[in-house]
Amino acid sequence: MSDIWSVNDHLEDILAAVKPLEPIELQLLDAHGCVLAEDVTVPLPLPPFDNSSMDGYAVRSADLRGCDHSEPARLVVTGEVVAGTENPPVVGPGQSVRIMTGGPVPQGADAVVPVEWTDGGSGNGPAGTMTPGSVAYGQVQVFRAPEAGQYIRPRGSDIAAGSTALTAGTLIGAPQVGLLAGIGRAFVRVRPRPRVVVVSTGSELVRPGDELGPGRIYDSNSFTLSAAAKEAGAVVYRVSAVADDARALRTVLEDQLIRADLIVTSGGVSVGAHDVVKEALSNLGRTPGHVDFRRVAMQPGKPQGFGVLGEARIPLLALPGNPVSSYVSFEVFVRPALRRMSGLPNPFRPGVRATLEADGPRSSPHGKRQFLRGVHDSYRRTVRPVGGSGSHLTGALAHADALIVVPEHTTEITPGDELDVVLLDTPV
Ligand SMILES: Nc1nc2c(c(=O)[nH]1)N[C@H]1C(S)=C(S)[C@@H](COP(=O)(O)OP(=O)(O)OC[C@H]3O[C@@H](n4cnc5c(N)ncnc54)[C@H](O)[C@@H]3O)O[C@H]1N2
Ligand code: MOO
Repeated sequence: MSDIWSVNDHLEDILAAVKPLEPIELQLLDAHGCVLAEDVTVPLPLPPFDNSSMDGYAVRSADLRGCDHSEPARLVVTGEVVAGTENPPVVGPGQSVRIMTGGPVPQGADAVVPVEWTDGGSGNGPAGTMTPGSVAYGQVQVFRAPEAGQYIRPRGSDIAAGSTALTAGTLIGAPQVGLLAGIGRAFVRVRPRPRVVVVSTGSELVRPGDELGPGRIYDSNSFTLSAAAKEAGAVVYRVSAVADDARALRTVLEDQLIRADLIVTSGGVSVGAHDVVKEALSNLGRTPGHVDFRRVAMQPGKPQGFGVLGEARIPLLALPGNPVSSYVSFEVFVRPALRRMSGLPNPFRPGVRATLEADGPRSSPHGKRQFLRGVHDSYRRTVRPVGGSGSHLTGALAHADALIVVPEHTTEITPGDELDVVLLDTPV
């Protein structure tokens, strides 16, 4: 093995090798969760025409100046406009047109009075609502005068035609999908979700649901890593656990290259006699590529492999088998790589500072960056470790929502210390 690598150097090495995926054109809902690969220009103003923000009457504000409850104004109602009306009637002096929210403001009108300011055409006092199915002709009494322009949403007041609605690099969430739909886009150019193949290795591994023989354990890592990759926005292919047989593993990996933008393996990277990933990938034989095995100055997650495989030079990250180590390694190295491939300008999770709450001091290995599992309190800005530092402690990991980062030079942390904290996904 080569010398020890710092977390930052190993991460930089990975990020330098992975590139944003080539953009493709996707249907709007398929693009949800992807990163835009074009600046989107607005082809038409939004809203496309002046329209009413209230159910009421389109009026000429000059006709209503000074009216109130004691001296209501009376207007002739000449028709009705609803959302979708193509040719609204013109509003002349002394006239009004009944209008629904979203209806195009008729020519001649410069304001809308909400129905609550009128008698709704009933001839009685103020109306709480329009009478469903009532006709829109006759007279309406208005008890309150609107300002010119009141309750009208002017054409282009949301977005002007020709402006940039969204820029390349924007992650498309629900509001962005809505905006794109609102300006009439059925397809958009985005970076596709990276396709990740997840392979766990170890002859001891049994698929959950099957019977557990002596000395065997259930394969949890391929499930954790698949779920984490999905949460990172990837399309995931989980492969059944591969036994400790280097030739078989190489065959599986070669077969998987066709559908992978990135491969993640778990286990078999340490210094044992059956460390199959290291054995299979340290010497690739006739398979094109190169994978480097390193010790990284972190805890957990010390043994790591990284390289490229196949003609297409598909990046491969070989993570350690201890369950917490493989998850932490995913968070620290794989997630940023996937986010970079997705085209996000910043592939990292937001970090926060938090005050350590703990029963007493805790030691941290000298020269290694330690990632403790913790529960973060965003209101009090504190973080409390859950469980110990052992990399087999999956019970505690499942109760954590944060990683507490203890710097390389720190050998002890005490309650009250300010530390960097990485906030993890909280499933909904
Ligand atoms: N002599 C040394 N031994 C070890 C060292 C070392 O420096 N010198 N490093 C230790 C560290 S740190 C780690 S991390 C592990 C990494 O080992 P491997 O990547 O080779 O992982 P395995 O040996 O295959 O498995 C380790 C452990 O995790 C369990 N495991 C593996 N895969 C899964 C899975 N898919 N689901 C659930 N659990 C899994 C496996 O049964 C082992 O218990 O090496 C240390 N040893
Ligand atoms: O690095 Mo190992 O990942 O400490 O358990």
